[in-house]
Amino acid sequence: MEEHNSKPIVRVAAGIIRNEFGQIYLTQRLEGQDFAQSLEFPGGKVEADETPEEALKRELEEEVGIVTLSAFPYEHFSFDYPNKIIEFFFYLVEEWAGEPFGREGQEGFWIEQSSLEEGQFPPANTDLIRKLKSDICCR
Ligand SMILES: Nc1nc2c([nH]c(=O)n2[C@H]2C[C@H](O)[C@@H](COP(=O)(O)OP(=O)(O)OP(=O)(O)O)O2)c(=O)[nH]1
Ligand SMILES: [Mg+2]
Repeated sequence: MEEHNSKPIVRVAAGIIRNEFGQIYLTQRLEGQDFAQSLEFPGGKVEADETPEEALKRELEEEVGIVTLSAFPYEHFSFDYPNKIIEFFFYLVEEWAGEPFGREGQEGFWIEQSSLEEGQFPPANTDLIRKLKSDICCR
């Protein structure tokens, strides 16, 4: 694993799954995970042998049971948490097969893009949520 000032650097790929009504599918992190109860964009760690896009597709199938049909890079940034640095790859996913659900027992919700609240997400998501709220997407 890559390190920076002795902190591990973790790569995470996650999907902004958006339907034709401008709603985004979010899940709630489970008890026992870091940031338990926070909302999150479904996704997870990029394995050593994967590209971020491959990880996205694998994670969306594992966590919310959908097959990703298109994914566009939306934001790429690093966030410095006390115990690790996370390099995030967020993708906009507007075409998929199946109906997303909390396949690992987590709650899932469709939330209007304009009603997202930064405070419900882990700290790394703040700027991303602001950008999404200010983006005109759906009429
Ligand atoms: N999926 C996701 N993770 C986020 C977001 N914001 C944020 O800070 N994170 C953090 C939480 C975790 O520390 C890390 C994601 O790792 P994860 O726990 O989902 O990893 P994973 O699905 O591969 O799970 P595991 O196999 O390690 O249990 O990124 C987000 O919007 N989506
Ligand atoms: Mg995950």
